[in-house]
Amino acid sequence: MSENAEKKIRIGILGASGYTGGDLVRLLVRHPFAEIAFMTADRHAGKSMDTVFPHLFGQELPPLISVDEIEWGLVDVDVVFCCLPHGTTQEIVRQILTENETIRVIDLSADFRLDDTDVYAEWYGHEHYATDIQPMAVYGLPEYYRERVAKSRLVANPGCYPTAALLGLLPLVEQGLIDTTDVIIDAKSGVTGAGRGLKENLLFGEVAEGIHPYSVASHRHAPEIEQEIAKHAHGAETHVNFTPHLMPMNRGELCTCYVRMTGGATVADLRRTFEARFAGEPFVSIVPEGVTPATRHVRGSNYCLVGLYQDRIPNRAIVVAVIDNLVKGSSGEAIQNMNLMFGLSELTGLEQAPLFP
Ligand SMILES: NC(=O)C1=CN([C@@H]2O[C@H](COP(=O)(O)OP(=O)(O)OC[C@H]3O[C@@H](n4cnc5c(N)ncnc54)[C@H](OP(=O)(O)O)[C@@H]3O)[C@@H](O)[C@H]2O)C=CC1
Ligand SMILES: CC(=O)N[C@@H](CCC(=O)OP(=O)(O)O)C(=O)O
Repeated sequence: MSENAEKKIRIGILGASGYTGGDLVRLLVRHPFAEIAFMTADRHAGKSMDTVFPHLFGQELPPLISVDEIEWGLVDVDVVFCCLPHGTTQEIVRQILTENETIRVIDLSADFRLDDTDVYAEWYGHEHYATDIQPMAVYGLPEYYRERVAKSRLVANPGCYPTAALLGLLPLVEQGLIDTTDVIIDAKSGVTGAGRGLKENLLFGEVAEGIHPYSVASHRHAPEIEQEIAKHAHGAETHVNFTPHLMPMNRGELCTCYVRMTGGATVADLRRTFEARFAGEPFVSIVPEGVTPATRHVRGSNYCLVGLYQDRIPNRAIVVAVIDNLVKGSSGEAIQNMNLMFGLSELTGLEQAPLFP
């Protein structure tokens, strides 16, 4: 452990009253080197955290304040987690990074994930409000960018679907084992993926006992996944077909990826590649042959499980990756990034086993 680990990391959380903010607090109160200095909310500003999230009873936590109360030049924190809706984060992050020379930011929203701000504008329906800051951002998928994350002042935490899909695909892409123009990602998420704000299509009566696809052929995680695949595809053309589905469950995310193997590769080659690539990874595991990963196998944990199968169609394979959207898909991955940025073991505060069944 480095010398940085000897003192507590002082933390601010923007958007602590949302689902990712709530899970971040749940995990940070057990993190041995974390100290939460302030937390913000919008509608819930002025309340105590155990009013908004009763499961956090008995914790010594600061009250929820409005982000407008914070003077960024004066505030004494080492890192700020931004758990705000996308589109609301860019200007706040610019303010933090320009008014304060030392604070580092981990943004859980999508605001800094796309390197090309024109692509951002195209998919998010408004201009990028901090194009000058964008080049500072490092895409926070620790398994691929840990050295850059460690040095960064601005980490763009990946989307939940991209985390699962990329961990299931990138080892194969970087070894040239699959055709990057022929990738189908059939994705499924629990409803917490959509945030805690009240939305008509998330009412119990409209989600329970059924499933439906949404944002068909138009979900904004498609360009995020393509951006990252392209970075590892050695110049090969890259297209993914990505269709998300809303599942009648609280947490969890499952990506079933259909791929075409190239150059005579077999599923045994794919398995060896995964095993070698993820051998030292604390949070990614390949399930044994014959086992299928399920969202229940990672619930509440920072783990990603990957399963690999030969399709009955020759040269085609199926890769299944599961995560908990609120942990490895957002708050846990954000803490993994914080650990890297402050010289701690990536596992610190994240070793809890999945809750099963
Ligand atoms: N949920 C998930 O699985 C994942 C979410 N993300 C991303 O993380 C971010 C947070 O998501 P999530 O926690 O689910 O969202 P929620 O809707 O649950 O929470 C949003 C938070 O932001 C606050 N807020 C809302 N609008 C404003 C505003 N205009 N100014 C200041 N504060 C505001 C809310 O306060 P209040 O409650 O008081 O209204 C709340 O604390 C989003 O960008 C999301 O896309 C990323 C990966 C996974
Ligand atoms: C079930 C559900 O609605 N999930 C969200 C994804 C959550 C997420 O990662 O979104 P960001 O990229 O905005 O951070 C969605 O599809 O919009």
